Amino acid sequence: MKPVKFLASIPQYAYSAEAVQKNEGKIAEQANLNLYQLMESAGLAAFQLLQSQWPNCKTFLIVCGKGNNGGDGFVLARLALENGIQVYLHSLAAVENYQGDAKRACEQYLKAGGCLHTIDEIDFSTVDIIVDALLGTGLSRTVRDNYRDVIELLNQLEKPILSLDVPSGLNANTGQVLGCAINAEATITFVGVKKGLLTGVAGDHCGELHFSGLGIGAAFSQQVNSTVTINSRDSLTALQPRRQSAHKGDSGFVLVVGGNLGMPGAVRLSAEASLRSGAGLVAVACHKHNQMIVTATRPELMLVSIGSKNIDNQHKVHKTNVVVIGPGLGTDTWATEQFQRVLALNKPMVVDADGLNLLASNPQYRKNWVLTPHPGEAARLLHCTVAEIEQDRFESAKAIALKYGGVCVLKGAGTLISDGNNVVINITGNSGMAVGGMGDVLSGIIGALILQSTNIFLAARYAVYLHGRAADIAITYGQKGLLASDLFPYIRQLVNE
Ligand SMILES: NC(=O)C1=CN([C@@H]2O[C@H](COP(=O)(O)OP(=O)(O)OC[C@H]3O[C@@H](n4cnc5c(N)ncnc54)[C@H](O)[C@@H]3O)[C@@H](O)[C@H]2O)[C@H](O)CC1
Ligand SMILES: [K+]
Repeated sequence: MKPVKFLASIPQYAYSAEAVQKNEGKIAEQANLNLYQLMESAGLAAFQLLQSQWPNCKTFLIVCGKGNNGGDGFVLARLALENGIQVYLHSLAAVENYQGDAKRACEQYLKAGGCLHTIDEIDFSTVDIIVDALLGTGLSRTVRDNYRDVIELLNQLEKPILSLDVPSGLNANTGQVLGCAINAEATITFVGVKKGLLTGVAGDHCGELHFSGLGIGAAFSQQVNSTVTINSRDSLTALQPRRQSAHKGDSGFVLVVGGNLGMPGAVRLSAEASLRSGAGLVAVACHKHNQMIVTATRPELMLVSIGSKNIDNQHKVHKTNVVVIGPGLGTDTWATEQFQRVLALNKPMVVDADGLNLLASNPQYRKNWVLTPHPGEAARLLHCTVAEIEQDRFESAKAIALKYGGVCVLKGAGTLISDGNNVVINITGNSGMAVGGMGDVLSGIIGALILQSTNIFLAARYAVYLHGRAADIAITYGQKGLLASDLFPYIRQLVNE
């Protein structure tokens, strides 16, 4: 699943389709614009994008649905005709069935000399680019029949597709595919970025995401509240700097608990990630058979045993500021014992991997923890299926935070960070991260950033941003073969920015 990549600047908020549809008219009116003028601006913005990104395309195939998304398509078609472009226009509605703004756009296109084409009249070999103006925010049910046939036809033509507002067939609120959806090379969305375009499988359908406010974007984002924020470097407050006079204890102490028998690697990765992210001291509590492996490969790590009677050991555990539990923890008796002991410490925590599986079978509610499930672990936490989690990732992330407290980081393309009310969408990262150890590294980064942030929600947001950004820098030579530990040098670079 490709995460979505913006080409231009990243807007601060994302919106539901309803919020855009409900408010765009009112905001337009304040600017002395009506909805038809917005539609004209949408068609123009899309045409200008085509001219800038695909300047050599001389034959467009524009496919229009029966609503205002189709109306955007008719405006674009007219502008293309007026600029000497060869236009095929296939409409899924008869001209007489168009209404309102879409009807007007259709009439303007026909008046400019345009005509409608049946599928058989189109010479696909001459088509340079396809414009998907079938369905936008009005999608309300599974795509069937002629819409499905056309979407499947367009997808198999092996031609670049530009989707207007939303790749047709994609639910603009959840990013889920309703039956089938266009696989676009790029999508240009209007007025407000729809939140469903930024998470889950949406990235596979949107391609590169462009945004045009149609001249009312700034007013829209100022006046229309959203509880969905798009994570970006400038939307993050700075991490607390390390004081010049600091000594190792000042920069915070992270304890990473995991590394059960036969699983030394995960806890090792998590612990080093904490060091690389600015923790002053990091200790590991792992199975005794793994202690040598962990410290031999990273001597800067300390070893502790939770529950040991040794005074020095107890002192170290007591001094811990944040605990990360889960990497390579397992779910056997030893693991359960470590989990119970960590809960008893009552410190800010990051619960990952098997820590989440133990939590799912022994639910607790805390305010001072960050849970970091992937969709499978999220399904166990909510006792549902993965499909149900992915059905609406926003609601799933909120539900976990509401049920267990604290912050939920729901991983996947377009990782979501929620405190039960607000949701932050992360858009850094790439599919090269779908390899073992990446989650362990993230858990360690979060642990270290909790030490450097004013609250755990900010720490989680920043850590997810930084983790993905480090991976984006690390794939200079391509996504294949990316290792979790490849991120370390870039984590260090970014955490000092
Ligand atoms: N003038 C404006 O309001 C502007 C709107 N913009 C564009 O308009 C669309 C939203 O238009 P709307 O008419 O509400 O719906 P759609 O065109 O997205 O859908 C058309 C129509 O299709 C029917 N429908 C729903 N689901 C299905 C389905 N699965 N299969 C077949 N048909 C379906 C339903 O009746 C819909 O009404 C927005 O996305 C923008 O592209 C402009 O951008 C700004 C001005
Ligand atoms: K569309």
